[in-house]
Amino acid sequence: MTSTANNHKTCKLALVQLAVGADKDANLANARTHVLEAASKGANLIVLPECFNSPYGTNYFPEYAESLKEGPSVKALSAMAKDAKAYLIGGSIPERDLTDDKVYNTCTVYNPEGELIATHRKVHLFDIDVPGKIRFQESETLTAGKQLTHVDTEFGKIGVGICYDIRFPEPAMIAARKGCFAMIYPGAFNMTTGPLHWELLQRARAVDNQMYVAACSPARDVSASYHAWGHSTIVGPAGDVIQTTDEKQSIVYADLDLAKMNEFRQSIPLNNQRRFDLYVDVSKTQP
Ligand SMILES: NC(=O)CC(=O)C(=O)O
Repeated sequence: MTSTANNHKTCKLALVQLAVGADKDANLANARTHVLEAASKGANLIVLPECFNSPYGTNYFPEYAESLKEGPSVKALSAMAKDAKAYLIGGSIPERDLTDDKVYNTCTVYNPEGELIATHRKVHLFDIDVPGKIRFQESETLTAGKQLTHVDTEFGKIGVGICYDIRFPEPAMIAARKGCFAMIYPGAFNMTTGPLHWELLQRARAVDNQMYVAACSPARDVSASYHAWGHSTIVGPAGDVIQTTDEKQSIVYADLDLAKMNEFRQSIPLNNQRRFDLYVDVSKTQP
């Protein structure tokens, strides 16, 4: 973390675009190596991809699902955050809730002491059917989460969504109105929707809300049943792509500067110009 002249904190964000395979222990070990590498480069907010500990597929979710209380992934992620001394948005994992035996696509978030500070269950399930291209029905094995997630950090508040959640403008809009400076989405778009919408949606959420938006994908594995698009990307409050990458395993870095964000918000002052007399203030919606 650095402090600028006018005392705003800048945080260094790292998106860890991991190669993910079938071996959960190997995936956790690979995540640890890369989280520590990002921390060694000064990152203090580190993000992992959607389904970073298992292959992405409806048949895999129940097979790999684990309890947040008893499974190995939360323990491993907590240790990574603590050893990295960084906030960790732990991608997502298939979670089995032992109270109702349902499976969720869940992101867990840790502070630099390794404490679990938030949990987000994907609220919009990825159910699509693009004829001749891709059919994917998360609802065959997953249950949707029931709440939006905003996390307090020493840099400010951050909104968290998972992948398909980015297609819905409301969660990002609510997060921005509730004071979040960034929306972070672990995600795994594919070879059909990736080139069409991955960057466009991030830029749309960013420019509408004048906030930072970042999405962290797994690396592409052409031997897997689902081919992730990759291209983990960080977008600025003006809707500009700050950093991105290709489809291979890599880490994407950018400084998120709240002073710059606020300057931009002042120069195009949408927040003072809203016409709540003509439309509903969605920030009144409960998260
Ligand atoms: N995988 C997802 O949840 C979403 C996706 O790939 C898309 O919206 O496209």
